[in-house]
Amino acid sequence: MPMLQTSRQPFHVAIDGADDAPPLVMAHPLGAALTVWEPQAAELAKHFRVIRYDARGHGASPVPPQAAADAARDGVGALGRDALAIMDALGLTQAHWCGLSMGGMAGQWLLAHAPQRLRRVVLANTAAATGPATAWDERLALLKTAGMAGLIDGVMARWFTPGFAAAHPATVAGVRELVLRTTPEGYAACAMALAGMDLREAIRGAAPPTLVIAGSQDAGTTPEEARFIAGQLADARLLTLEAAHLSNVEQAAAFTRAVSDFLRG
Ligand SMILES: O=C(O)CC1=CCC(=O)O1
Repeated sequence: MPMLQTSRQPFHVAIDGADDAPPLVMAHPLGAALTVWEPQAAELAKHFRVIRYDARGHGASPVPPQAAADAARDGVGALGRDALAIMDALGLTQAHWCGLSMGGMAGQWLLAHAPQRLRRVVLANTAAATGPATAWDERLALLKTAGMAGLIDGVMARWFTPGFAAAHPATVAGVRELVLRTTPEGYAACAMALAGMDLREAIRGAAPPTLVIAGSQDAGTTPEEARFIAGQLADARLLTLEAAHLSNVEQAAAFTRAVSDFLRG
């Protein structure tokens, strides 16, 4: 899997599918990496040029030295501009977008600030606002004292329903390992960009056709927050899957089918 040089920093990317297929950029949640899309990548690559990337400080993408300054200046825009830099480096004037949680937040920033770069958009298990910055300060403080080990149980409890975790222990253990491999510096680089994010007004009326996916048991980014996003956009539909936060893993087949059907429109 190559490192892609961009105008902002190098990003680790995985590209599957035919070169001339419609491009689809996939953006993962905070603390994960591009491999979290494995349940979807092969199937979607039958129809799309699937471009998965590791966000700044995640997977094999480095933390840029200016991460804290970027977060202070641009907030989630830092992550949105990273995505535009990746598209620019690949020569993509437009692409489909599929983002989950943090990836959906970057997608909403793009809807608000660069809608002309988007074809169809999937926003899964995400919210238009991340709540008070103080909650993120607490998370960052715990990260500083206890590292990823201090966050992991809370993350796993939010990401999977107890029923799924009991029935699929190996899958959940794999995701747990993935999150534990994220460095505290990388996690903080993105968490700082999300702290206090509020795109509720900025996304109002955004035109690109959008599928909003909610998890019926997602306590972190709730079905109500998904309904709010769908209500703000000019052309959105809402799908609720029986899942907690990581609906692309917990309901892998239904998620893949919904994304593929929607993007092929
Ligand atoms: O940390 C969580 O579990 C919830 C979350 C917020 C942004 C993200 O990507 O995940």
